[in-house]
Amino acid sequence: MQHYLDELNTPQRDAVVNTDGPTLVIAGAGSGKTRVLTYRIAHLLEKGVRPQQVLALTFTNKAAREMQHRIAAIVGEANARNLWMGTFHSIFARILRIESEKLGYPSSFTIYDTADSKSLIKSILKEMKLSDKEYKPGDVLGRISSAKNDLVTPPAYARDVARMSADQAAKKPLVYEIYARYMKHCYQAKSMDFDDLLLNTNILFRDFPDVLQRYQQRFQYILVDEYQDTNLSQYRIIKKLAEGHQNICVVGDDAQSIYSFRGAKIENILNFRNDYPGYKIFKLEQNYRSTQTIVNAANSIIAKNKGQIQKNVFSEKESGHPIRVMESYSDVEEGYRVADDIAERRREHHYTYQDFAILYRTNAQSRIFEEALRKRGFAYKIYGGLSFYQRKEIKDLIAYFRMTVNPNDQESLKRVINYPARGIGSTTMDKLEAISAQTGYSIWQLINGYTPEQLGINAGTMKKLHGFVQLIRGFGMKLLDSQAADLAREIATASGIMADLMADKSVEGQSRAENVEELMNAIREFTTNKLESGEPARLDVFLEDVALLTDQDSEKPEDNDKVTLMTIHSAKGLEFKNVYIVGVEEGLFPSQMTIDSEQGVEEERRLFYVALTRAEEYAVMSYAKTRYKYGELKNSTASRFIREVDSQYLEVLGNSPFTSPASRPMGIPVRQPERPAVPSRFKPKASLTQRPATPSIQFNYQTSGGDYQAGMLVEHERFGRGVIDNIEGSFPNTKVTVTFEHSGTKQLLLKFAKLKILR
Ligand SMILES: Nc1ncnc2c1ncn2[C@@H]1O[C@H](COP(=O)(O)OP(=O)(O)OP(=O)(O)O)[C@@H](O)[C@H]1O
Ligand SMILES: [Mg+2]
Repeated sequence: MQHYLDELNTPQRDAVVNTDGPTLVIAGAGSGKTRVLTYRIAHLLEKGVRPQQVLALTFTNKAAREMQHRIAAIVGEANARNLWMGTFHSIFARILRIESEKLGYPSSFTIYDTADSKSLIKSILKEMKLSDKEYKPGDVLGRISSAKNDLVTPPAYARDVARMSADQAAKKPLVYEIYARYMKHCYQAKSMDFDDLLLNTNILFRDFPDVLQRYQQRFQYILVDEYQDTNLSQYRIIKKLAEGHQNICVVGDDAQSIYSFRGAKIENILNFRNDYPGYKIFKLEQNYRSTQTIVNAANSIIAKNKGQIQKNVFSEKESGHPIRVMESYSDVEEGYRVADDIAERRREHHYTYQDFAILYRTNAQSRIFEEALRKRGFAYKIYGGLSFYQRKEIKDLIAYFRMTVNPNDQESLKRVINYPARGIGSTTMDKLEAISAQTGYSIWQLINGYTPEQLGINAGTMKKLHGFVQLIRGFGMKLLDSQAADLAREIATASGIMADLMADKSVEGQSRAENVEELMNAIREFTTNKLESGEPARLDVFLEDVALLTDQDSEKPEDNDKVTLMTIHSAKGLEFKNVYIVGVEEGLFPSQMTIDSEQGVEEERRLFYVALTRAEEYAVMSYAKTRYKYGELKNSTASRFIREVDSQYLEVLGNSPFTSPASRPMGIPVRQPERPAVPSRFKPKASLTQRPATPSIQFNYQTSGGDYQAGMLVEHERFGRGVIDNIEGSFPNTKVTVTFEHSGTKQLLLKFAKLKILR
């Protein structure tokens, strides 16, 4: 086997082997920053650092999983397993669950998602008799979130002149009061929102120096990917943890800083040198991802930004296909043309679906592409937007799960106390909510600890409330001893949700029931996975995974060979052979809201740079001349960003049947398409080469371990084919280590793994 250090170029290797002291790796897209981070961790482990001592923070859970696979392939599964690796939110949620009591929380606290937060803000508005027209919940939540990410607590908010006058100017002088109540309600409900996970970690480390010290000592090495997009809250946590040993390595690219609207501070990366005067810096210049054309084109546009660190980026790959500029008559046509182009590239270059990504500025743009891909029968997956876990029926069932874990979770209680209907009306709930707000007790505590007279509720209603309490208690008692899949199924049935969905025979009703079945499948899958790897398979562990999903995390592991549809923001760090950047129009990209400020446009330009640098071989910039916006058909024009790319790298297609060459943007010569133009919607459906189906053979599963031997080729239901590296332990606890072709090395419990012996 090739030594892992040989898979790096010289500057990359330097950045990997110099493991101690503050380290900054700053480099352009595709130059191997993430690879350096990954190999550096592997190198630390090879040098004898224990995995528990390494803290690695990534932008998504998926990125963490991929790193883990790679590291496991180098140092072995067992060694890689106990790394503290994940997103800021998931790592610090884990620490908060351990330390929660210090902050007055139980370790079973709920993590609120955006919908929960908005619903809580709505009840606070009601409580304060404010209108949600004036105080739009989304907007208020944005202000609260930004305060939290800047580490501004409610009392500090009231003293913060800039914030208060901004609220005043926006005619929202009471935001600080809503914020204070919001915090109080979350505390009562034993819940934290996403921003609280970071804010509370800061509070924990500030108020409990002994706790901080413990983690400072535990994490001897700290590594952060995508450092340019950290906010103040994240920055402070890292700074505190690294204070003693200063073994901190951050990698990033200031040209890819795209989250300022969420409080990210580009200064964090720029100030690294001041924070850690003894730092070492490594610059990586060779891009291994993209063709020369793509790298040069991306360089030519990002050079238009004034504020940036000078960097060289070059590629030694082939010069490659020019970047296509695709003009469509309408947004609908744009959808079909992109789908056609995908079909053509699949046919001519034998790409598979997963080699394609369609990237857009806003989630709303996805619908048109979905439709076009669906009509062609192309497999696709969408990230973000209204995801599976935001559907009503799924949220309802999850609310039961959440109450099972934490019955004080008020947003969940309000959601399902009368669903399915139990005769608990809104008058009762309003009453209980008001008392809860006054007394500081959660509704759950009120029902449990007070008489109907004290609450002003009649005996009949109280009985119904108690019925609900009994139901949830019954689930709660089973939590610790049941597997997630079994308990979830029981909850779906005993709560009455299943029956309610089955009773609805409409198409929508059917599809809701199917979604719930799909959730059950996901939980079954989770349970099997956990059992196989010998980890707890409880429902609360499943909930934690769901609560921490980011927009970029695929929800279903079997989502492999599909065209990816996502916003450019979520595409950060990823790569695809073919990339379509769509809706590249003035007012959409750059977005209308940013056009008036130079800073705003510079951030959009960085976003464009991120989009273009996702492509390995082929990139398309597409725009439509008309588009529906807010229900009205509007004319649109090509984005300035198309003009800003050095035209020598472009190929402008003139095959829209509806547009004349005279309307071509920026006078770039029009190349003729390779095939005669036919309006896409009139084309016959392409005959796609189907891959031959693998013949299905029946195998006997062996579980005793006796029939397996190291070196055997085996097949696993989900991980695919692999070779057995090692077998240890005796029946029934036999463990096998298998290196899979596409899923990395895994250690599995033989009795659950159901490995087919192929050879
Ligand atoms: N020395 C190398 N040899 C071969 N391939 C490499 C090398 N370094 C990086 N790569 C490959 O180049 C691609 C880009 O690397 P990576 O994702 O680590 O870059 P990055 O700097 O993190 O990019 P981004 O800025 O987009 O996050 C990956 O496919 C990676 O495997
Ligand atoms: Mg990266």
